Amino acid sequence: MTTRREIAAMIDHTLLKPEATGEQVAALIAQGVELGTFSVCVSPNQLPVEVPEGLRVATVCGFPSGAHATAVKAAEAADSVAKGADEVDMVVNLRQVKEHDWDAVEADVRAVKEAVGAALLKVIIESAALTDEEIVAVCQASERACADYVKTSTGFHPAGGASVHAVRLMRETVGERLGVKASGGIRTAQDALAMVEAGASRLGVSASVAILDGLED
Ligand SMILES: O=C[C@H](O)COP(=O)(O)O
Repeated sequence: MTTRREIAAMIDHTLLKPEATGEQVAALIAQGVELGTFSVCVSPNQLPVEVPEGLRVATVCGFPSGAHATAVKAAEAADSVAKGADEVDMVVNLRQVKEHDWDAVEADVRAVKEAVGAALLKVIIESAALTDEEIVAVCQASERACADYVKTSTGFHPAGGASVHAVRLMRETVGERLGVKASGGIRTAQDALAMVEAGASRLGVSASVAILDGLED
């Protein structure tokens, strides 16, 4: 039985709408504290943010397309860490993934890993746009590049967000060596529990209130 508190402690409470204001981010932080989420996840243009002790700050990089030059991603990630980000969620280069250029995928991730230093790096693979073989190979390339997590989705891709199938496959691929973050389209307690059951160790959600309202301690 997974409790409300346990799910809350797995949540990156997320606001990545480009039009989000500083006031909305401040409200997100207050809500994250109240709900007991692991972190808040905001766009790089919101950094730095003031958070109370215990609430971590996550941001995104090369978001949402991943189609940025590696040097641009690395510079963006380093800037975010300098502005207080504890965790960086980068989008993989989907051209390289679709061309099955796994050495290039690895190099892109490795450059950002080096840029974030001691901060934690999650690699968004946009699983809904990939075949199973591509999901496995991009997870393996991310592991070779020393990423800390693989993550399903940006939540902005027309192909869709997280699925139980993708999360299970990602967990099977990385074992317990890396974390698995499910994100994109997780709206209810049932959705969240299904992702955890499939192997997710972190949840990226904007619907944290609705999800946690559906759970009991
Ligand atoms: O990384 C997190 C996603 O952008 C959140 O997506 P969501 O709004 O579908 O929960």
